Amino acid sequence: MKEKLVLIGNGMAGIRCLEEIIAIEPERFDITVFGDEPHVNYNRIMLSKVLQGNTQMDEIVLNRRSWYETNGIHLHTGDAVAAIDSTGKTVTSVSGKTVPYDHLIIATGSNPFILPLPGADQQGVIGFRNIQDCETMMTYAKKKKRAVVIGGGLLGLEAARGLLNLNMDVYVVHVLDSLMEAQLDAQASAMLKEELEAQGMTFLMNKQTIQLNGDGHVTGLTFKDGSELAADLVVMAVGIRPNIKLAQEIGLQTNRAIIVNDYMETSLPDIYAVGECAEHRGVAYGLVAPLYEQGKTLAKRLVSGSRSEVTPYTGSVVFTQLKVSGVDVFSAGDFHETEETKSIRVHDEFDRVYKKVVIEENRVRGAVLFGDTSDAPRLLDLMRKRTDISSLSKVEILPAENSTPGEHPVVTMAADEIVCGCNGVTKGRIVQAIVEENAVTLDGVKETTNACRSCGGCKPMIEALLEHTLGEDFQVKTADTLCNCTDLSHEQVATEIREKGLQTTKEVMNVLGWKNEEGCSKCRPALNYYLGMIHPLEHEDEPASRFVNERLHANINKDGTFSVVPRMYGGVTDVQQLRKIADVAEKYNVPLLKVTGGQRIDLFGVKKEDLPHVWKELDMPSGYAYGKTLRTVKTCVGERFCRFGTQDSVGFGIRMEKKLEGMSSPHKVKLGVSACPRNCAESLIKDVGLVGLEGGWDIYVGGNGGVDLRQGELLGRVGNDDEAEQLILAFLQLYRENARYLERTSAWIERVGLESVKEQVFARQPELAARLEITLSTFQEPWKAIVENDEVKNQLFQPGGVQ
Ligand SMILES: Cc1cc2nc3c(=O)[nH]c(=O)nc-3n(C[C@H](O)[C@H](O)[C@H](O)COP(=O)(O)OP(=O)(O)OC[C@H]3O[C@@H](n4cnc5c(N)ncnc54)[C@H](O)[C@@H]3O)c2cc1C
Ligand SMILES: NC(=O)c1ccc[n+]([C@@H]2O[C@H](COP(=O)([O-])OP(=O)(O)OC[C@H]3O[C@@H](n4cnc5c(N)ncnc54)[C@H](O)[C@@H]3O)[C@@H](O)[C@H]2O)c1
Ligand code: SF4
Ligand code: FES
Repeated sequence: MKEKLVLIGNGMAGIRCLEEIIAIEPERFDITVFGDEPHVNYNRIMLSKVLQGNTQMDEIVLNRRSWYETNGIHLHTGDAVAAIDSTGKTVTSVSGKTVPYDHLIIATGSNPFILPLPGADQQGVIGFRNIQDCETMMTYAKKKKRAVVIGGGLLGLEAARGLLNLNMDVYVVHVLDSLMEAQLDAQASAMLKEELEAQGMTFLMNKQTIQLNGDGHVTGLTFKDGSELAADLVVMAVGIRPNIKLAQEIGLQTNRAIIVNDYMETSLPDIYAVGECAEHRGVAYGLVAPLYEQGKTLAKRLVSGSRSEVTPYTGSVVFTQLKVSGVDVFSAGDFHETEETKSIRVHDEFDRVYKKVVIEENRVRGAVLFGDTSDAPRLLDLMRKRTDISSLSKVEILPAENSTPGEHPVVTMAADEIVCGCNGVTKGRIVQAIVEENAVTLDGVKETTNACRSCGGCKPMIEALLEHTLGEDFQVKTADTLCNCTDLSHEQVATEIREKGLQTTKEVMNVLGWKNEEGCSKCRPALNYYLGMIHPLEHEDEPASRFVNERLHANINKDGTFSVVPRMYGGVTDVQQLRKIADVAEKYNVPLLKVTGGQRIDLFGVKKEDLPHVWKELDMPSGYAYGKTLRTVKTCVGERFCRFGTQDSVGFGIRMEKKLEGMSSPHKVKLGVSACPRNCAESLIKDVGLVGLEGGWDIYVGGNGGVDLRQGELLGRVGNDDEAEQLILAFLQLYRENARYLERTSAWIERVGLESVKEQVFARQPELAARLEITLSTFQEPWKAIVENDEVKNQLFQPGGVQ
């Protein structure tokens, strides 16, 4: 009979340890896992990214239920272990299950530390540790305005960035005068603060909270200096406390956490601890890299049955990277300077780059990098190997050695250098997986080597290695998978739809073997788009596969009301339209009428049930301000009234808007038409931007004025409006056929390069334009159809109706 192994804690460290055990000897143990949370094992680290809106909740699952089943693991989720009987060798759960063990692993992680202040037990005061906390913040952001994060450490700043992305006003209260003081020196910390202030955070430094005000729900904070701050939500990110209650109850030796030796053995036989709840040589780690190293040692210890064959775990060099987009921060080891240390510093005030390497007895002891973290893997390698650097010239230590311009520094790294710090995966292992084990996509590398399965910070390096190793094959092969329901990439799915003549999302999922037969929020809209793009005449749009804004043909506002943006071709209106808008706004008590950046009038705050009436009475076409389609064509005044104008920008803008109206596309598309290089219509930050010249137009593509600001690049120069239209149609069709769903023109061109786009647009102009004409011929104004259809009206627009 198999020995019984019980794991308490279905989290990152415990499950990684099981993965290591299974990799060595899959059949060795009869395994049972208890998890307090109702979920399978997920990537806790990525909750920051989920909150920031860069990742979906269903993308952060690390082990699906099928993994537990395949490996014969008895999984009990949502059922915490309440007691351990170390004499009888059993554990008993809250729901009353008693399970015997031969070996017991405690991997209960930590709890967020909630400051024991008066008022801290009110609603609206939370930590940030699990899916539930993340969802709570997202819910608050929909109805509340001001968030206060207490704690300017890694977690607090990542939470603050997420709350900003959710459109809250964010205040960070920090007890010291320097952010992330455990990871950064004063200079880097000041630069970080400046950068985050520029992103929109407000900092209250040197502030000690003494009370949380409110009457059951938090309303604000009072500080020791007597000042106060209002708050709708308070997130405490002031550190963690290892979860050691069970261990203490059975008398295990504990300090801050459960004391373990170099084999992760606790003070009682057959009981082991791993992860944040374990304390090794006086250190309880709070980052995954050391926890995974511990998991590896424990796996070997358990499988081998004794210590003799196991290399002991002796501790880890820790490093951190802040996961806030637009800020590159890295810190490793001990960066404090003493009489025994000397430092190398680089501070480039122009590019806002700061680097400091602290050296002791010819060995790198710690490093802080801000603004450029490309040296991080090399510095970490020097630290991990304790390399004697006396033979290196000091200037060589900071800039990446031997790298040629345009080439990623990972290319020149040695094979034994670590690329993925979280998972301890070397460059050599990744290259081996790519070359010998057919791991030719990012997901493939993840699955084969574990690299990039945690914070994702090594993703650019792995992509660079894929590109370097695969050469010309890279483009096709490294395309990311569409979503977790399939192993196929966007490109592969589109090809299969074409080649197999697939017609509906259900059919695609069946024929291409979707893992989740219902699909997910990522693949359903993508498939609906690809099907419509490939079969423009045959495909019946599937509203259920669309995002709510697109289903309701209106933008949902923060407070649950909607905004209505009628189309005004080229930004031109007239007295009749203005009068109608004014009447409707008055009749339906529209609280805010606003001229948009795209030169339209937006009626904000319309109730869902009023939408059909508002649209009927406006009797204007939808401006599609919610859709993955043509949004606006912004025009300048042009030659008719402006003395600099060389072209009829208004006329051509209106012509293009009427032509492209309703065009489905991978993402929103905006045009700008300026009649001279003064560019009053901001043509260079549009997906397609025209700039008038004497006798023609310059056409720019791939501009973006949003978060990822990008200037458009010149696609070509044309002599008249007809030529301009043809070139634009060809460009947009190439984009529609080749970009991945939800990829803006800017990101697409950045990925494939302007030269390849130009080459294809000019070589295939007539056929591309003709295909787009077919798609455009199918357009139907959506609101007309809705207003005339009582069934749709009732189904979608009743108060609280189906969304
Ligand atoms: C938002 C966020 C971002 C982070 N970012 C990073 C990062 O970028 N890099 C990095 O290295 N680290 C990061 N971390 C830290 C990292 O997630 C943790 O170090 C890691 O998850 C710890 O793993 P663990 O298994 O020890 O604990 P956990 O992953 O917390 O797992 C412990 C599990 O045990 C369960 N449990 C507790 N008691 C019981 C019981 N009695 N019975 C059953 N189950 C129980 C808990 O519910 C939990 O699910 C981040 C953490 C957070 C919250
Ligand atoms: N990118 C990453 O690596 C990452 C991201 C998030 C979380 N984590 C991990 O999660 C854990 C929790 O993170 P954390 O940031 O909460 O812990 P932390 O201990 O790293 O930081 C807590 C911060 O709160 C401050 N603080 C303490 N008391 C305060 C008070 N009363 N008022 C205001 N500020 C106060 C501290 O000075 C410190 O800067 C850590 O182990 C961390 O390493 C890591
Ligand atoms: S872009 Fe040139 S033509 Fe158009 S309004 Fe501005 S100055 Fe006048
Ligand atoms: S460095 Fe964190 S996942 Fe690779």
